[in-house]
Amino acid sequence: MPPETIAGRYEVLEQIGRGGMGAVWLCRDGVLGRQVAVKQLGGLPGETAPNLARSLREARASAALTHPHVVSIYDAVEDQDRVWLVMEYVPSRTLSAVTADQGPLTPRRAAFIGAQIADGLAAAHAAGTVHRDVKPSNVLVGDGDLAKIADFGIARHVDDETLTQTGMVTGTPMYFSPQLARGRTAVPADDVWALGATLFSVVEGEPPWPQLPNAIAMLHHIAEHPPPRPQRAGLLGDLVTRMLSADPAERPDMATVASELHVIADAEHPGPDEPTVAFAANPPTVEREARVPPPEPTADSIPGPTPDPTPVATRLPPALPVGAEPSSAAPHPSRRSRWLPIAVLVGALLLLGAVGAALLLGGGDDDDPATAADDEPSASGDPDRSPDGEEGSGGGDQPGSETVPEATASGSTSEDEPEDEATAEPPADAAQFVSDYYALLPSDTKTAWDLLSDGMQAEVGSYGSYKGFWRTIDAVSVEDVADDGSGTVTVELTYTSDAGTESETRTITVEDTSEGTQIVGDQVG
Ligand SMILES: Nc1ncnc2c1ncn2[C@@H]1O[C@H](COP(=O)(O)OP(=O)(O)OP(=O)(O)O)[C@@H](O)[C@H]1O
Repeated sequence: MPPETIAGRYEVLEQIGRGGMGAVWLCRDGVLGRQVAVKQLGGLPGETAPNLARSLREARASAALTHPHVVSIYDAVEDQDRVWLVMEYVPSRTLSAVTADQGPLTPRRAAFIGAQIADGLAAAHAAGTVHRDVKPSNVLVGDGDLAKIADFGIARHVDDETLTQTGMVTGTPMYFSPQLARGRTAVPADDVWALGATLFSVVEGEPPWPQLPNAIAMLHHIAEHPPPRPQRAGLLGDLVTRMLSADPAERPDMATVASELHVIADAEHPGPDEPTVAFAANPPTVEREARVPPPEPTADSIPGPTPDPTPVATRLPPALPVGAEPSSAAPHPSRRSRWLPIAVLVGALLLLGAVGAALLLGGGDDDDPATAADDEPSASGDPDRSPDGEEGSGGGDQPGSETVPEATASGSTSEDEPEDEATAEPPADAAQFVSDYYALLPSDTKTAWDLLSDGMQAEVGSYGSYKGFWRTIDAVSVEDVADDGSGTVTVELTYTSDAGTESETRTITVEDTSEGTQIVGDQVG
């Protein structure tokens, strides 16, 4: 039991919780007259001087941070041979408690919470501090999903050699990166991994790894096994996968993570003019105001089957309108490097009214062995195949410049594209072809993929991406389709997904090429 008053100043009101190092108490600061959370450190059976010293370092490292999404440390006092850490009191539940109670979070809600935590961690990294124990139980979630990262208990300053020399194994193995699991010194990329694993856990409903009986087995498992690809992460999936890259150099830095998470979260709640709010209790000096959260989801809205309120527009990677972002359609050295600009573009494309990508990027991962090799259809497709299995027929004029395939117009360097253009003719019934194409989707992505020209396939990036995108769609229906006679088809589509239904108009260019009838261009509107 704690004393009635700690260090003659903090009147103990009640126990808030208990963690690995001791209990946390709600106290009243008799001097400043505010509520504080006081965490008991030390005094546990087997407590040693290094632990106590570590506690003090926790206070020092954490106190250096003042950020709206980092729990502020006010003081570290000694009383009764123990160290008491005096913190900002955050009326909250931990993220692990939230998911235990409500089930997995929707990707958007996870992004909203994760973006705040990433903001706080990015500030910590900029100040030279690595948290090293990011996990759902260290994320405090208050009203309106306003979140703060707590417990810099094992944070260390990157220059703090004394801590490095202790060789103490601290932290929670479940969220350790492979490098930490192998005993390497903690770096900011380890926090990126841990936040990625945290996001994985909250959207999937379980952590990436099975809980193994002891820490050593857990560390060994993490060091040896790549994490599975998240299945329920939606638009969050690619970012989480990059955060969980085995090579720390391939992980985005925390500031990038934060900005991508904000894009995903804010897509539902855009608006630079939105008002800001602060935490109700003892808001610290803010460097960046907490953003207005999305409406508190009801209990019904939390589990997966319930529609995510995120509109399809925010979940489906839109097609890039010609000229909207020339660089994004240029040849890509690697798939990973493309994702950041694409994610950042989502918000801008929303403003353009782009809704879903019938053909372009999706949540799949061509690096994912599950989507490679045996799944990969032929790169160029069956030259004789059309959606209904019939050979395409030709006839008519070359398409005009307004129907130049997007890939070509925006700089695709696909070697096969010129050949397509040289032999291209508008098909007899382009409208029927487009209808038949969408009739294949989302179930038969292999056949549909083969109906895209090489240039279009290059635009998409990989069959894995294409398939990944269509995996997020339950149904697509063609409401209206019109053919201008020269291979340009305007089609009105309605997508159904977890997010509900969303409609858009696309202009699709179809040609009879040497490869057969193919879709060679696609744009929204
Ligand atoms: N500043 C705070 N304001 C409000 N509640 C808090 C605060 N800090 C911690 N808590 C509550 O106290 C509980 C215990 O926190 P603590 O940090 O000791 O545990 P933990 O992070 O679960 O464990 P570990 O010490 O192993 O990391 C938390 O689960 C949380 O509910």
